[in-house]
Amino acid sequence: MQRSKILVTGGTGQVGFEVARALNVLGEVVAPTRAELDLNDAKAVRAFLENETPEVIVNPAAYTAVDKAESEAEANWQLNAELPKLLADYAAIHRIPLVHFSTDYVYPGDGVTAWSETSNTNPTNAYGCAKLAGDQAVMNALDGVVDHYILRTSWVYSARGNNFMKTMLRLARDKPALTVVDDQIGAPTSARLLASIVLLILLKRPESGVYHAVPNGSTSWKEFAQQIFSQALEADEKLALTPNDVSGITTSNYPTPASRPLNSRLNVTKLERALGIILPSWESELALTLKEYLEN
Ligand SMILES: NC(=O)C1=CN([C@@H]2O[C@H](COP(=O)(O)OP(=O)(O)OC[C@H]3O[C@@H](n4cnc5c(N)ncnc54)[C@H](OP(=O)(O)O)[C@@H]3O)[C@@H](O)[C@H]2O)C=CC1
Ligand SMILES: Cc1cn([C@H]2C[C@H](O)[C@@H](COP(=O)(O)OP(=O)(O)O[C@H]3O[C@@H](C)C(=O)[C@@H](O)[C@H]3O)O2)c(=O)[nH]c1=O
Ligand SMILES: [Mg+2]
Repeated sequence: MQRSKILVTGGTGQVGFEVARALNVLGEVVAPTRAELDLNDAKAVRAFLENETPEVIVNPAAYTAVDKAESEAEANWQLNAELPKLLADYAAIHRIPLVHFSTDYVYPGDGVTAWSETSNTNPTNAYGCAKLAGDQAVMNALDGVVDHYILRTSWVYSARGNNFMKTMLRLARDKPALTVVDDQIGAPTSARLLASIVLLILLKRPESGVYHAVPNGSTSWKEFAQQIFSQALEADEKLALTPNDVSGITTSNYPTPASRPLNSRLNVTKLERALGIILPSWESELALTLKEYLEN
């Protein structure tokens, strides 16, 4: 395979950082920072594309502040709905593949069975609504035209950026006890796993469409916090609490501007079959990311 020029948006984000470094084996990665390219500026994005002429686009950039998205309607819509449409339109004209990222928050969150890629969507918050519009724009522009992959993931964390793992460790350094929501169920997903998945997809080029991209297993935010603390303590981290000091609360007792789905379980059979792999457990991925974070 020839080396191609790959545009990675949001290269300073959790997923963008890992994707940019993983895709270096496939070609020249171009990953502009916010200072180099404001993704809110559609004209600037079009000019950048015409100038750089990428041969592959990967789009992990997004507006990910779920609560702020309720009031910051314009920025949420621009990044999560308009930008994917603009990139997909470019990909259609130039017949280049596009990998886009989406979220568990496009699903309504009721019931207890895992969502499949064909489940009905029905987002419960502004972030989820805009992300769904982005997914639909990508499908509308690229279905039957060129390879495109919409990776729906959940609860992303990494050694860098803002995420639940780092927040919990920060709180645990001086708080003797914590309360964490225990009625939202999903799969914590490491950014490094997503980077491996993107690499495999670009190499294997399975059928285009929506794929769930999360590790195996599921948990609550409370149990995720407890697992973070038990693994950190095992690695000799000094914490002011133990996993037993984390108590569960319901979502209704943790009021936030955006409503969040209770059931975020995503079935991963489609991705595993398409790539011929068995995805790792969320606990084993946490161990790898935690090690990287604690060593730095
Ligand atoms: N985080 C999560 O828990 C989940 C994320 N996802 C999806 O996965 C994908 C990756 O998420 P994640 O890596 O966590 O996101 P981050 O919030 O870590 O990164 C977002 C990236 O987008 C960039 N960006 C945002 N607005 C602009 C702008 N106006 N101009 C230029 N750059 C901009 C940010 O730049 P800067 O660093 O300058 O802010 C950053 O590089 C997204 O599509 C998200 O919707 C899905 C499920 C869960
Ligand atoms: C900090 C904290 C959070 N929580 C709860 C709030 C929330 O329900 C849950 C997770 O908090 P966060 O702020 O990380 O949640 P949030 O930023 O909404 O996470 C979501 O981000 C977007 C981008 C996605 O696409 C989703 O998959 C999901 O990862 O934990 C507690 O119960 N106690 C705490 O001390
Ligand atoms: Mg968040």
